[in-house]
Order: sequence, then C-alpha cells, then structure tokens
Amino acid sequence: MKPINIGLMGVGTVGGGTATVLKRNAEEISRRAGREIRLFMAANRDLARAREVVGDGVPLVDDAFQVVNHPEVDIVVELIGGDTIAKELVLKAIDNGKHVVTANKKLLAMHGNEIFARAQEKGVMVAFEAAVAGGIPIIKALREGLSANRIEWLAGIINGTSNFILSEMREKGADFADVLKEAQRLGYAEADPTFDVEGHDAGHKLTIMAAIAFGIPMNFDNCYLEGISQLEGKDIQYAEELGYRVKLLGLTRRTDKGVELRVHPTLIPEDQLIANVNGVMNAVLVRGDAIGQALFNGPGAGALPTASAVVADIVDVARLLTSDPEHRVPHLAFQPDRLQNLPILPMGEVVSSYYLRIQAADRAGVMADITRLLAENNISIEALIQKGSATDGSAEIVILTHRVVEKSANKAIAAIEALDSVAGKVVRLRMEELNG
Ligand SMILES: NC(=O)C1=CN([C@@H]2O[C@H](COP(=O)(O)OP(=O)(O)OC[C@H]3O[C@@H](n4cnc5c(N)ncnc54)[C@H](O)[C@@H]3O)[C@@H](O)[C@H]2O)C=CC1
Ligand SMILES: N[C@@H](CC=O)C(=O)O
Ligand code: NA
Repeated sequence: MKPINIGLMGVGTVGGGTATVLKRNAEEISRRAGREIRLFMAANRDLARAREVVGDGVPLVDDAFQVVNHPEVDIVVELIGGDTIAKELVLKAIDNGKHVVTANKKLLAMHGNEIFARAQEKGVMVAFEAAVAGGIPIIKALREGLSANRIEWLAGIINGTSNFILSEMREKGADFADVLKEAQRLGYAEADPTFDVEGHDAGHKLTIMAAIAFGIPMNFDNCYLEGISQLEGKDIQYAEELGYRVKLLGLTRRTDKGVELRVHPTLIPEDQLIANVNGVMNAVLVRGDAIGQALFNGPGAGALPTASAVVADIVDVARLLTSDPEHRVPHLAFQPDRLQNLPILPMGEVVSSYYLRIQAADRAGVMADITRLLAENNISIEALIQKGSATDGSAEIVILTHRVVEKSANKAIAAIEALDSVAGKVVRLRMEELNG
C-alpha cells in the first residue's frame, strides 16, 4: 500500500521531536496505522538546522507554501506557531484538500471557528492533541473517552513553563527571571514567553478544552487572563504555611448564568493530587456527571512529549483517511450544527474564595476596620493571621475568605485600600477547593 506522505512545517523544538519519533518508531507506527508513514518533505526557515534533524533523505525547503501546495503531501503538520503565516498555511492546506495536524493552540483558540468550519466544508481533518497539555491525551479523553458525560467543570495546570517557574520558586527559592531563562533553554517556553507568564497560553488551551467539553464555539476573547509575573515569593510561602499550593490554574465551569472561563494563580489545598503536580508536568482535573472526577497527568511541554501527541494524531488521521467525513469524530466533540452559544460569565459574577494580603499600620482599630469592610460586603472570614510587625510599624495581615461573588470582593478590596491605615494594593489570589 502507498505510504502516507507527511509534509512537516517548522523543524524547531516540536518539529525536531516529531521527525525523531517518526524515524525512531517507524516500525511500531506503521503496524498501528496499517501503512508506512513517511516524512516526505519539510520546511524550515533555518535549513541547516533542519537538515541536522531530518537527515539527508528528506527534501527541505524554506518556503512552507511548497509543502501545502505539493500534490503528493497527504498530511500537513504545522509546527511553526503564531497566527499569521501559520493561519494562511493551514487554510491553504485545507483548501488543497489536505489533512492538518497542529500543536498551535493560539491559532485554534483565536481562529478555530473559521478553521474548523473550512475543514468541515472541505471534508478534511484538523487534529490538535499536542495543542493542549503537550503529551497528555486530554483531547482524546474529553472528545471520545468521556463522551457519555455531561461535563460540569474542568481545571488544569496547562502551562508547563509557569508550573516549572512556580515549582522552582517554591522548592529552591529560585529567582523568577533565572527560571524563565532555563524554561526557554529547555524548549518549554513560547517564542514570546510573555504568553506563558501572563496566562495567554493557558487561556488558549482552556478555550479549546471548554469548547470540546461543553460543545461551545471558541471564545478566547472572553477568557479572563491573569498570569504569574506579579506573584511574590512570600505569597507562595504564606499559602504553604496555610496548607495550600499556588498554581496557575485554568478553570472552566458551567453555571446557570453562563460559562466560567478563567486563568489565574490559584491556591489549592495541598492534599489535592493536582496541587502536587510540579515542574513541567501538567494535569487536568475533569468533573463529569457519570465518571465523577478524573485526573489526567503528564508532561505538558518539551520536544518528545509534545511529539508523542503530534505523531498520535498523525496515526489517527492515517487510520481515518478513507473514512466518510460524516462518521469521523467531530472537531469540537459535538456535531457542528449542535454547538451552543452559551454566554461566558463576566469575572465580576464568578464566585470564589480569596486569599488577601494587606499591608496595614500596626495599631489598634485597623483589624476592626478591615473586618467591618469585609462584613459590609457579605464576606466571611475563614482564617486570619498577622505576619508580625515590620520595623516601619506596619504589619502584614493575611485573610482567607469564604466564597463570595467577585464583584463584592472587588468592592471590599477597594474600600480596604482606601483606608489611611492601609499601604499600597491588597494582594488578592483566588482559592479553589476542586472537590465539588
Ligand atoms: N515547545 C513546546 O513544548 C510546545 C510547543 N507547542 C506549539 O508548537 C508550535 C512550535 O513550537 P516550538 O517547536 O516550541 O517552536 P520553535 O520556535 O522551536 O520552532 C518553530 C520552527 O518554525 C520555523 N519557522 C518559523 N517561521 C517559519 C516559516 N515562515 N516557514 C518555515 N519555518 C518557519 C523556525 O525556524 C523554527 O525552527 C507552536 O505553536 C507552539 O505553541 C505546543 C506544545 C508544546
Ligand atoms: N509554552 C508551553 C508549551 C506547551 O504548550 C508551555 O510552557 O506549556
Ligand atoms: Na495533549
């Protein structure tokens, strides 16, 4: 039987890993796919670097349009990244009737609605397991393994770079900037690492998971994003003293009023398995009405773990090449004409509990003022500790609250910051028990 021809675009961290896995496991892969899967051609800006990876036998070009336009390429693998040239290439590949495998979460979160509609029209597959949580087969799990369930919520550590930074800061007291450099050296970070540390990358992945968990279109524009760049080591330490770990969490939940879609640093009880997922590892906790809770854990970034997902998609596509498009797994898990445009809940309407750190004058009456302002906004206190007097006569007060709607927390925080006895901004982190 004729081999399946792969056109690889981008031979960087993930593209290099993909070429390596395709070569190393060629025999196993062809036994699974039923046909030989052959790296037919590759495109990369830096030809010399790509040549080192793919070897002599594979034609190399620097213009990726030659790949999407080549009549003998069956599956185009997009590992360039970004949403400019990559979007043009993917749409052109689809128009040319080629199937696409991509690891590009930004592209899908921002333009997935257009891309999947075009793929549907042309009867081709766009596979994207590597786009979410690297090597963890979470797309497969949500789209196929859990298709019996009404998924209620899911929460994930879905940015390896941020989790690596937080783990190194907590375990070794390492400096944020140094660890970020190390994450870049290890190939974990995005081309622009602000996407990692400001929560955008996690937001892209969360958007994709929410779409396939609930059967809604991509809605990245309404995803709340807060990253770890402003997080201070002392809050990680205080959280730990109180029995919590701080993780960059992406959380999406169906509520009666709309879908929560939010990424932010989050305190999680340390006895939760997900709180103990460290380094570049990712984890996604899914709550379905039939299964209850299931935790998917594994490496979230890096060359070979991500290539594992890319190549698994190639095998999937190879198996389904000749199948009737109507009988393939829908791109977003639900039939395209059955997607629901559920509203995304504004952040002010989200209900959460909070960790607050307040720098206040160490004098009588301050605590009473703060607790009064919290009570006036219907916020009850679960724990309150004072972190000792500073030499300048101020003290740090750390408060854990019970659950309250975010707009009330915002009002209370603004009122506390307006007190003469309070200096600077109140540090606010959200807390999730993840047991509901
Ligand atoms: N690095 C990781 O651990 C993971 C990355 N991803 C995604 O995979 C994709 C690739 O990421 P990396 O491999 O880390 O990036 P990278 O920067 O290491 O590789 C990108 C490659 O594309 C090439 N390239 C750029 N523009 C090109 C063009 N116009 N034509 C041809 N080649 C071009 C570059 O020369 C480079 O070799 C991105 O979408 C990223 O978000 C997804 C999961 C994990
Ligand atoms: N930069 C991303 C790479 C994988 O998606 C991350 O750190 O998770
Ligand atoms: Na994955």
